[in-house]
Amino acid sequence: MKIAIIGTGNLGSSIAKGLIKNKTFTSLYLSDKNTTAVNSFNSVENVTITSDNVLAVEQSEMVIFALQPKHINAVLESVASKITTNHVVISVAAGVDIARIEGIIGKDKNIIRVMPNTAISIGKSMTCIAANEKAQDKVEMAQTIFNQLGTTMVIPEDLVQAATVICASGIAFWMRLVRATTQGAIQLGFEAEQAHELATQTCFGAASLLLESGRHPEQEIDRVTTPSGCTIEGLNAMEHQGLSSALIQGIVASFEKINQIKKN
Ligand SMILES: NC(=O)C1=CN([C@@H]2O[C@H](COP(=O)(O)OP(=O)(O)OC[C@H]3O[C@@H](n4cnc5c(N)ncnc54)[C@H](O)[C@@H]3O)[C@@H](O)[C@H]2O)C=CC1
Ligand SMILES: O=C(O)[C@@H]1CCC=N1
Repeated sequence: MKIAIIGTGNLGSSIAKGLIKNKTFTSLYLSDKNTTAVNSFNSVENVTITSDNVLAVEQSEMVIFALQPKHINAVLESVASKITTNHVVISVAAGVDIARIEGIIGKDKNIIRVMPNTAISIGKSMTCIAANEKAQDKVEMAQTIFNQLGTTMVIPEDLVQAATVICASGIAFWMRLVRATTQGAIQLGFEAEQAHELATQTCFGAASLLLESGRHPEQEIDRVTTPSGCTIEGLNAMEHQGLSSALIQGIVASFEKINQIKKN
């Protein structure tokens, strides 16, 4: 598949890294007005770095728009005449719905909203996918590509905003939890590097337990909490401080913000 990415900042360059790692393309055009983040891919076979968005569209079958919501309209307008009914247009822009994209390039185009996260650079993204009517038969193709870069879930478009918060912003939420655990470990006497490794590996172990056992988190918690032990003491102290409540409120605040972005 001939792929182009327009906008190679944090997310676009992460997608590029994942595609290159998996050799998931026959040709890859990386287009940005500032190509700094991807210049190092210049020597990779079949990869072209450019600032010419039109060329990138013309040379590809699938075009991934990884632009900020405030830039996507202008860029789509500038390449709209080059987008054919054979192209698969993918947008990862948070808060930008399919109707807005159809309004610029036309309802007769294949448009897929994809919401990955930055773990796509290491093939571990949780990626949600929703397509317009025209692109229903292209969803499997999108899934095939993004399954090589992690795990995918096809969802109705009205859940994409929620998926953005849980999966895309979610990376930052989990990082903050790991960071806080590290700070706790340092306070208990570990060197910073050791504390970081302990927190990260334990987080990895917890996620792996859930994925591999299929059990509910509370079942795993029950297996750790010795009666009158230190785990339940810690858990209850965290809950008295509102741990679960803080997380849920943060998720809802993030969701409200993304719905504001959608209106702008
Ligand atoms: N960073 C993340 O973890 C995630 C971001 N998103 C969404 O992905 C989109 C991109 O986010 P980031 O990569 O974080 O932003 P970013 O600001 O790092 O990257 C955007 C890129 O677009 C480029 N750009 C701007 N105008 C352009 C033009 N006319 N032609 C070509 N390139 C142009 C910029 O130079 C920049 O490199 C946003 O809509 C964001 O909501 C979605 C999921 C996760
Ligand atoms: O913070 C943001 O608005 C974007 C969308 C999800 C991740 N980054």
